[in-house]
Amino acid sequence: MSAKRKSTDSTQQSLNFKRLRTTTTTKSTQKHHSRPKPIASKQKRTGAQSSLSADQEDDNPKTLHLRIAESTGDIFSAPPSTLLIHACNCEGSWGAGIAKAFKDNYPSAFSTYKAHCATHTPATLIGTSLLIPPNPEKNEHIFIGCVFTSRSKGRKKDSVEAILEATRNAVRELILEEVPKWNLKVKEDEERGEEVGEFWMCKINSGLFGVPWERTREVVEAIQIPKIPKIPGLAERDAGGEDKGIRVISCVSRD
Ligand SMILES: Nc1ncnc2c1ncn2[C@@H]1O[C@H](COP(=O)(O)OP(=O)(O)OC[C@H]2O[C@H](OP(=O)(O)O)[C@H](O)[C@@H]2O)[C@@H](O)[C@H]1O
Repeated sequence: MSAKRKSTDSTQQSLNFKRLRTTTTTKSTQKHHSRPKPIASKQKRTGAQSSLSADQEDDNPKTLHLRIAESTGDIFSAPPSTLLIHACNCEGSWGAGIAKAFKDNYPSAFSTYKAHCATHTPATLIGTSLLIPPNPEKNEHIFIGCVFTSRSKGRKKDSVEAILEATRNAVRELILEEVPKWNLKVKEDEERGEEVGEFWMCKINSGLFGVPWERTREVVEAIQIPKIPKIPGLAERDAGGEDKGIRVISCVSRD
C-alpha cells in the first residue's frame, strides 16, 4: 500500500453539478471459478490525478454523482452479484454491530479483511477500500466492499470529521476504481468470476462510529464520478447508447 492518501478532491466534491439519473442494471454469471484474489488499491489517487481536472469536471455535462436510494429491509437479503459496502476499522476487528453479522455471514471475507489489516498499518489503510470477491468454494455470490473509515474503534474511534473524510475517499475509490477494474478484468477473462452488479449498504458509520446518517449520506452523494469507463452491465444507457447515469447505492436499513 503506497504512501498515505492526501485528501485533495474535496474542492471537486463541493462544486454544484446538474444531476443526471438512471439506474444500474446488472447481470451476473453464475459459474464457479478458482478463488480470485481480493483487490486493494495499489496507488493513492488524489483529486489532481482524477481523469478530468476540476474545471473540466465542472463543465462536463457527463459528470455523474452517486445517489443513495433508501429502503427498509435486511442487507443480507441482497441478490447475487451485489456488492455490500461495509464501514470498517483498520484493526482487523468485526466484533460488534453489523460487522459481527458480516463476520457470521461471510467468515472467509472476514479472514481476507483481517489478513489485509495484518499486512498494513492504520495510517496506510485509512480512506482506502478492499474489494473482496465471492468465495466460490462456499457457493457465495456476494461481493464485500470494505471501506476503511476509522483507524480504530470504540472509544478510540476517529472524529466524525475524520470518518467523513475517510468515507469520501474510500467509497470513491471502491466505486470509481476497484469495481470498474474488477468488471473490466471479468470482461476480459470470465474465469476470474462474476461482475459486480448492484451496490447495497446499511447506514454506515451511524451506529458504533457515532456519525449522524445524514452527514455520511451527504458526503457519499457529493462524490462525483467522471464519465464511467464504458463497461457493459454496469449502467443502463438511453436509446442512443449514451451512458448518462448516476450510480445508485441502495441503502437498506432495518428501521
Ligand atoms: N442486518 C442489518 N441490516 C441492515 N442494517 C443493519 C443490520 N444490522 C445493523 N444494521 C444497521 O447498520 C448501521 C450501522 O451500525 P453499526 O454500529 O453496526 O456500524 P457502524 O458503521 O456505525 O460502526 C462500524 C464499527 O462497528 C463495528 O464494530 P467493532 O469495532 O468491530 O466492534 C465495525 O467493525 C466498526 O468498527 C446501523 O444503522 C444499524 O442499525
